[in-house]
Amino acid sequence: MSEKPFRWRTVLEVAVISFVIYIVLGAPGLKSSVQSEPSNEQDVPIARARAESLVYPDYKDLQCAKHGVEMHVFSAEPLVIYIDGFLSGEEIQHLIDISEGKWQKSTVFNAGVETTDEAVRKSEKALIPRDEVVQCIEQRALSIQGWPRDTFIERLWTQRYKVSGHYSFHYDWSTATKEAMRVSTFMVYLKADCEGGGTNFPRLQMPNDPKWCEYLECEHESTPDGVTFRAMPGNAVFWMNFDAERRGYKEVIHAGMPVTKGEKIGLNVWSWYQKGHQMAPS
Ligand SMILES: O=C(O)CCC(=O)C(=O)O
Ligand SMILES: [Fe+2]
Repeated sequence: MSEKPFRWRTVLEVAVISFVIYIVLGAPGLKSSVQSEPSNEQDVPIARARAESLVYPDYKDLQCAKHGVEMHVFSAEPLVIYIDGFLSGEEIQHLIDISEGKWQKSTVFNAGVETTDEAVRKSEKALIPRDEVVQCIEQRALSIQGWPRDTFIERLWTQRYKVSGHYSFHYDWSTATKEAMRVSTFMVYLKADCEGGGTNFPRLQMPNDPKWCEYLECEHESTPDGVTFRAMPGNAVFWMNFDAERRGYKEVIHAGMPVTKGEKIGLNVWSWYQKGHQMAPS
């Protein structure tokens, strides 16, 4: 009886077939060591209107002068920070100038539908073009927050209130999902040639130190509950909208108090978390 000769080809064939099966099964055992970062790998499809509203300053060409601010932590949880000097006088004037001719009635969202309702929000808003000054402001807002992952700036809007203009109590957040949420707000003041027009947070507590009276309305009898930040040109109130479990903070309910005389102009800088989103090249 003759023995079958040892065939190297068969060994090779078995090895190749095994390797193919291994790959088809998703390379078990290999995954954890070579898994890529969870985000920024693929563009996650999102609504077109949302995608168009999200921006990220173009760092390659952007030359922003260094800009110092003075920060005062108002509350650690939720994080609320008062920022003195968020904008320079020239930036303020520029933002007001480029809003000209763009003012339109402010809107609110009612069950997902955009409408106007002056009982809730009476003001005008302007979508401002993203020139270099504006992009440097976007960049400043990201830099203050430490450039968080997958976080973009929503296109900036200025907002103008005339006498009786106001924005009644609301949250800037709506429901968060695992993929998307309005993480934070900078409420920036550009012009405050007015009476009234502060931003009231009825669930925040008046701090003890009278130093805060530089920024807050401290005349207790005449002011509403909580704290009211005075509209002061160039300054901003920054707050986070969600806790670590993605629950919107109830404490950050706020209102733009009625302007009783003159005119107030503000700027909304909202940051939006959009997991895995990539900006279309501009
Ligand atoms: O104008 C203000 O003081 C507040 C405005 C505001 O809350 C908003 O635009 O979301
Ligand atoms: Fe708001």
